[in-house]
Amino acid sequence: MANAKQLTGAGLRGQVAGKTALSTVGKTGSGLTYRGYDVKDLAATCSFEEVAHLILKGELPNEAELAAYKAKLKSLRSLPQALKDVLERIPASAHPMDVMRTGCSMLGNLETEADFTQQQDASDRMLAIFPGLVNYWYNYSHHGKRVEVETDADSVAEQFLWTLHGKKPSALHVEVMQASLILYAEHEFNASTFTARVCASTLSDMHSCVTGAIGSLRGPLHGGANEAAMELIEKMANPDDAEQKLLGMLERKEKIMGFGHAVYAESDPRNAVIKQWSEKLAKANGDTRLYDVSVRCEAVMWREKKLFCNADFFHASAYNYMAIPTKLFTPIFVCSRLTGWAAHVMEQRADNRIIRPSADYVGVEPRSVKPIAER
Ligand SMILES: CC(=O)SCCNC(=O)CCNC(=O)[C@H](O)C(C)(C)COP(=O)(O)OP(=O)(O)OC[C@H]1O[C@@H](n2cnc3c(N)ncnc32)[C@H](O)[C@@H]1OP(=O)(O)O
Ligand SMILES: O=C([O-])CC(=O)C(=O)O
Repeated sequence: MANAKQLTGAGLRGQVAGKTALSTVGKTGSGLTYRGYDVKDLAATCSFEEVAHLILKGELPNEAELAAYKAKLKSLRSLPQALKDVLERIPASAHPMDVMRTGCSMLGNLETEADFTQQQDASDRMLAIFPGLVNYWYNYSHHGKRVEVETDADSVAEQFLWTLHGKKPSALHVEVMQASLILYAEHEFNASTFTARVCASTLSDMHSCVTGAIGSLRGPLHGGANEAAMELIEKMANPDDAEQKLLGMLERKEKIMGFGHAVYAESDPRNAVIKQWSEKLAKANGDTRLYDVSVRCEAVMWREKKLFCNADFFHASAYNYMAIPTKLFTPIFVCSRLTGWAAHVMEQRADNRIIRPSADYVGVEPRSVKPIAER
């Protein structure tokens, strides 16, 4: 049954706020599609670059197009010295999402999108530079190391892990990252994408749209949930402990991050994919605690509340198994969702009207201003 919030349309839930040809979310018979392709098929078959090409340029590339696109992205990885200088001044205590927000904004100062003919190049540059950007800051601020960002990595997925750990990652880890980046790439009018579109509707520049979107993604109700889920599961010693802790949280009416969704009613199609990868990593690591704990959380939440894991929940254990520090989880989401944001900005620009809804006024009735001495 619909609850009060749903009935009053709070949070614009269920309201159509525009058109898109980029994806469908929760449409009957198809969980999540990007330009007509099921995300599960894309995650099983493609590399992230193929999916980025699909989202940003409209079609999956052929071999020659993919090679050219990957070569272009590889050539765009260097960090301008002025950007490195800024990154080196951000303290280790900063949250990497704030670093990404600042880094994106600084890039917009250095390589301003002069007009909309540059929108594809601006997007490609961000796609290429973001993994190195956040990991340059991370390694410098935490380990005093200026990491080399112009690596031989063959993909965005490999580039992220390589610039984080300073060495070529394993084939399994690259495969998981490819799938993860594909799952996170696009999701219709979610909060961060809508932020980007509102910004685009004023005819603002690409970097401003993406900077705003990063700020929206940061919150724990959206992209930040993967980090919050990790903070939860790492406290759970084993499945029984997990069950006990969860029941206590539900009793206290606490929110369990990584569960529930604003659109999907019964399951998030991305969960099954990342859950499988998490299990594979657990077995490869010879330590299944986080996976086992997560599986019990999933069962308890469904049994008690009919709430299901969203894309974020099993990402927590999967990323942890790849030795990714928890606070870098949401920045990976940025490295991927950039494709969706940029494509939505382009779509908004192609058929634009400024987004400016109305509000129901619930404040005081009109009144007169008293001179300050009489207040
Ligand atoms: C990639 C992504 O961004 S996916 C989303 C990531 N975010 C999270 O995982 C945060 C946890 N989840 C949530 O906060 C919510 O489920 C959201 C933000 C995703 C969706 O919010 P809404 O659409 O407003 O939720 P919805 O209206 O379906 O909630 C219905 C009820 O279930 C409860 N509920 C929803 N999710 C949860 C949860 N994770 N834990 C506990 N209770 C929950 C709500 O409190 C609400 O209860 P109420 O009617 O007593 O107020
Ligand atoms: O669609 C949403 O509200 C949140 C989400 O799952 C996403 O952005 O991937």
